[in-house]
Amino acid sequence: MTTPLDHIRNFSIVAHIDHGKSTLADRLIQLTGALEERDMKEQVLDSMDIERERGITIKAQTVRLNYRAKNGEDYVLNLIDTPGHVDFAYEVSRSLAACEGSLLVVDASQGVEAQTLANVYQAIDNNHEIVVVLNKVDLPAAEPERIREQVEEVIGLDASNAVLISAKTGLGVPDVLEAIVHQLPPPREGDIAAPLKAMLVDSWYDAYLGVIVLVRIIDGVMKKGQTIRMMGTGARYLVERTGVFKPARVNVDELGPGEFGFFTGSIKEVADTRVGDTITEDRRPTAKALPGFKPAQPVVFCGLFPVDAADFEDLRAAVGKLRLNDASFSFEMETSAALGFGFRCGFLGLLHLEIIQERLEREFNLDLIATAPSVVYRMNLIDGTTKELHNPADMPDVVKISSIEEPWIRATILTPDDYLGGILKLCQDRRGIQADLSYVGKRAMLTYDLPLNEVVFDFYDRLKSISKGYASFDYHLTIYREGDLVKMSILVNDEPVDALSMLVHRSAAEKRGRAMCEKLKELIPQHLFKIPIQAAIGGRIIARETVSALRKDVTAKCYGGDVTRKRKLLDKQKEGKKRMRQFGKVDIPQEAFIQALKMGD
Ligand SMILES: Nc1nc2c(ncn2[C@@H]2O[C@H](COP(=O)(O)OP(=O)(O)OP(=O)(O)O)[C@@H](O)[C@H]2O)c(=O)[nH]1
Repeated sequence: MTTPLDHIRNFSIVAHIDHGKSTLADRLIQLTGALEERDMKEQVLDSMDIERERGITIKAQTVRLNYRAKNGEDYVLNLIDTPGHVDFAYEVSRSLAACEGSLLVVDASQGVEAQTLANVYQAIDNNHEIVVVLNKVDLPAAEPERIREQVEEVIGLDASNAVLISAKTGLGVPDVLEAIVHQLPPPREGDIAAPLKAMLVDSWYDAYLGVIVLVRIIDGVMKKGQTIRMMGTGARYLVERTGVFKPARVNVDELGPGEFGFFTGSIKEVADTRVGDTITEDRRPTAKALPGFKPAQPVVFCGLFPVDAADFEDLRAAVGKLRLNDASFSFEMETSAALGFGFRCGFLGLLHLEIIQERLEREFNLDLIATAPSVVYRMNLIDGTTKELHNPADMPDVVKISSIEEPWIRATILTPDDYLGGILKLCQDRRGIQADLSYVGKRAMLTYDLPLNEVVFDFYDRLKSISKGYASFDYHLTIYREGDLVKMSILVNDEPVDALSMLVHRSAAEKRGRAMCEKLKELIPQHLFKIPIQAAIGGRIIARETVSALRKDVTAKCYGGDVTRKRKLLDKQKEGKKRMRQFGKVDIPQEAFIQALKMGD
């Protein structure tokens, strides 16, 4: 039996990171009895270990809650979880497009932050009705009345009906359920007799069931035995199972209009399922597909190499496995003279990069070296063609290039006034162009246009340290602009080290080059000869350091007397050598690459 439309509410929770979205979701699940108390792990929606440890939500998920309202009616509430971090803005947008309302959670002790704004504007763009929820009222620092006014002033939402809660203690949470039923609209359309029309919201790989596809049904019914067609790709599949998440997976006979659920059907790869695609019945297709989504594009690339070259095949298997579940992560093989065989990988942003790297190291037990993150540049060549550049090592000969364009972002930063000076300087140093400065209470709200390549290094870390953690940050990509960019190479003993080359703005090249050389000087051990370390643009050297030659024989201090001691010392040196990369005549320890690549400025 499908649920009548007016007894369905589909909603998501939008919030700034740490304002309590997952905690509230847990409470809602608990209150509606979807989970037995003993099964209730903290933050059940964050299913992956890393998510739980870092306290961030990555994969959008959905949970069906059965709720008997105070009016005695039974409702089906579908909670669509959305990630809160900037890198996953795309997942937020597709989840929002599939539902009609949002709970806007704002921490009543902190107020509106950068991601509150970014996420709520997306919800408004999707025509959502919005219930304002002021959370953490149990905290002594909570000022719900002031924050209520702030929401009205800054966002322009009516917050007179705002629900005051503590997701932690449970205070006020039942009122949230009533607000969902009475303030959020049911699905706006849905004809059970019409041909099947469903939106593909998400998909992931499950070891037992294969690819699981999350759908929102618009019209018609989806059930086992149907042959469905993906309208974008044209692929056909037999539906083998339909079900819902409560949050445990439960099979149901059919999914009807307005409902969220999943289906499985011998789909081999997540890549075969395009998020935003329209699913219909092959025999009786719907006349018109839903407006499509644009697929998420990787914006940051870096090389990942195994520290031990023997682990390459393991790395290949691991990236392949991760890709099964994350279509926004891309990779292709790369060889580096310095680092050997590895993969050039594409990510949605820096956090995504960090998460993938950490999963490879932890879940697959791999030791990796990541090269400096790089954005996607556009090379306009003299012959009139344009090339995308994902790897500075592939840069065409400068005489063939007429211009280089780089991606820019629009950043919104909210910060207590005290740190404004430092943040303005940081943005200015990173070639930022100020677009706006206004105030939200005592906090400054800054809008800046910045080149993404200045942000991928350590902008976020620097922002957090300048503001002692108080500034919040959000961004979206805007346009490509021409920039005076040059490729900086690093030479060790006159040989270029490919893994250390990068594109930089001409004005910043010298400073970066000098810092890189100084760092490498500390990291490269002395040899029996002098080692020059240089940074160069084309043939021009812009910075130079020298590692002086080693004079003493390391075994000399053993006085030749104790042979075993001498042997031990030599063995130890051999052991250390294994973790070195030979580069020309120079051995560079792995650690030097890792440290040098970590360095932002
Ligand atoms: N005192 C208090 N702490 C709360 C309350 N709600 C959540 N917290 C705490 O705030 C922190 C962040 O809560 P989460 O629910 O993980 O926040 P989130 O918005 O889901 O964060 P992301 O999933 O990372 O976007 C946790 O340490 C919670 O225990 C509340 O009502 N009162």
